[in-house]
Amino acid sequence: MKINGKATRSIWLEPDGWSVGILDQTQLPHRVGFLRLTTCADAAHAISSMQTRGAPLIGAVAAYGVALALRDDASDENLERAYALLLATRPTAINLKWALDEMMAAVRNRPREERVAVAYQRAKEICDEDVSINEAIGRNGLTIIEEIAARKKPDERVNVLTHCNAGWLATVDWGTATAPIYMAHDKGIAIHVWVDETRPRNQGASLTAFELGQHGVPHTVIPDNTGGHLMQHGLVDMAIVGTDRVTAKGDVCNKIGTYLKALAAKDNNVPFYVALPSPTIDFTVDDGVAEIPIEQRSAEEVATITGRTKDGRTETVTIVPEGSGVANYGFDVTPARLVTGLITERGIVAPSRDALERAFADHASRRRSSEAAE
Ligand SMILES: CSC[C@@H](O)[C@@H](O)C(=O)COP(=O)(O)O
Repeated sequence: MKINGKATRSIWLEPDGWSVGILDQTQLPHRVGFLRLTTCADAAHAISSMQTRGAPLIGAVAAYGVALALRDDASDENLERAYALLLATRPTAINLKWALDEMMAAVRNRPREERVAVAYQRAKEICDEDVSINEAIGRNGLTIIEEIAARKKPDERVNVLTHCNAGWLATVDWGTATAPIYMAHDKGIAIHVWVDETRPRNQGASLTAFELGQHGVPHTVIPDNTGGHLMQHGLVDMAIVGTDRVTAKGDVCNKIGTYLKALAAKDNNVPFYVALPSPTIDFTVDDGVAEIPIEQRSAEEVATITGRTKDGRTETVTIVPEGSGVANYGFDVTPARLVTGLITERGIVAPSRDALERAFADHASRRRSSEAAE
């Protein structure tokens, strides 16, 4: 998608042909900053510090992290070390493990002298596949928006609520939840997005609002606790969120607060859709609430807030009394029963074991047999 009118992906190979460029998302929306990753440790740090983030994108960065590690040392020992270092960066999004397993499968049985080239090739494919998957998600999700638009009066717009950032900044391009929105907007459908600010890190307010604004999509940032009120007043036609992991029976893990929006949507008969690429499905996990590891991040993210001062400086201030306890759960799980449909690259899939198995039988058997081999 575009930044200041220039087509940009969230990750790229630098002109030197080996180092990896990413946007420094901790500087958005006030500054468009770039980072050059030259080692596996750089990639791991970028993921754990959330300079780069979003389930598909951390998988892509980790894939290049393996390539960078092998460039330094293509031994089995270093490959294992890189895998372990990158896997430990963040626990919840399964795309990270998926991408690392893909890299392992690609290079493990290759001679050392071939490993670097093979790793760069597979990392590039993972990025390109992400883009084409998201385009397909966009096309499939667009049909839902078109159906809603067809029921609207000529002066009415389609109101979509989203949480966190499942936009192009969270993927290589297009985004998952945002792909149908961008396509609807590009087609001339009057669409407006309610953007949950998404405390504590404000991915909605700082990233989703930024990218929608850059693409000219009308949007309004709302405090996280506003969605229920909007739904009660008929101001939300549908919700679309992304996800970090979908279980075999269709439970959806996503940014903390997603569950509350799904509950409010159910109570108000607002369709609640989840957009995801197939690498986000974890067929080895069944009950999302019981089984998905939920990342807990630092208290500081909750106790402070960072923003731009009137004179253009970035400043972080404390908003919690000294001595108060703080909890920072990064994600929650929305049970399948609250989800209207899963927007995937293979169509709209019901959030159920049968439907997921039918749509992704190839993935299901592959994931289970690789898990059994471990
Ligand atoms: C297409 S991105 C899907 C999810 O990764 C996204 O909704 C989300 O929760 C991101 O969380 P983050 O903690 O910013 O990495």
